[in-house]
Amino acid sequence: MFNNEPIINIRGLRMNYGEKEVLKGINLEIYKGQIIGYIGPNGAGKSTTVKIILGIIEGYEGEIKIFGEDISLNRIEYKRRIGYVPETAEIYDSLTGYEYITFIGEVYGMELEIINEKARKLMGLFGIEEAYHERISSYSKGMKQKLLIIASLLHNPDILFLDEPLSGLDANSVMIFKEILAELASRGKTIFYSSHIMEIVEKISSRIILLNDGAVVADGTFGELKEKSKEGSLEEIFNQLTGFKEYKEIANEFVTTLQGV
Ligand SMILES: Nc1ncnc2c1ncn2[C@@H]1O[C@H](COP(=O)(O)OP(=O)(O)OP(=O)(O)O)[C@@H](O)[C@H]1O
Repeated sequence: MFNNEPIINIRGLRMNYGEKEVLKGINLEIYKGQIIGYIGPNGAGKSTTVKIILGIIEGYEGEIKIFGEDISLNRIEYKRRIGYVPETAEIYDSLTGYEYITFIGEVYGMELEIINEKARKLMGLFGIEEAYHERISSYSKGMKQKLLIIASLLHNPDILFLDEPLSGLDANSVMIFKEILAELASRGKTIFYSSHIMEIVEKISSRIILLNDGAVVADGTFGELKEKSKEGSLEEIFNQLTGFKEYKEIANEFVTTLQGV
């Protein structure tokens, strides 16, 4: 339905930190309306990829086009059409929800009145409206997460990057948020979803990209991955493709070490 030009096109992406090669030549074409489950072991290079796309990290090799334009040429405009939910936002603790939201909204060039109206309504829908003028330091973990989600979506971005977005959300809020993602995708928004919770990635993603040690080792729908690997769940596929089989031995040795045997 939406599949014509890729909305994100990554060619030969490489990134080194000193001697260490963190991304080893990534090629990806991502299309409008896709919900990408971007998964991989700790240290695989997921955050590095996302931060390069967002323009937070520089010094990469290769080409990245977003909305058809090379991001190294078009530094600011494309960012207005992107939303980002970072993994943590402790730095904003001293602001109130209102101050944080209006700050972000204004960065995206929105009018104060519209920011306020939308933010109040969205906070109401998430059940945290009464905390709008409270300091973020007084928010619970889930309330902070809801505020981050609202701030990332307020300017109605075309691409949304989410890093473990459900952390701290209660079961009811998770259901609402999953539905919001499906609704956004059906309206042509593209979602890049990084998480370690395989059950959820399996359910919400229209396409799963598995990164291992800086390279893409699987890319397809959950059905396609399942077919190829002959495994039942995404967790099992993940374990198989990232070469991890010793979990029982490691757990056993861990507990044995605790007991000083
Ligand atoms: N600023 C940095 N300086 C040096 N090395 C870094 C830096 N940032 C990340 N790395 C290294 O790059 C590799 C990839 O890290 P990255 O944060 O992209 O992994 P990730 O897949 O997001 O992991 P996680 O699932 O744990 O969040 C890791 O080996 C990490 O140590």
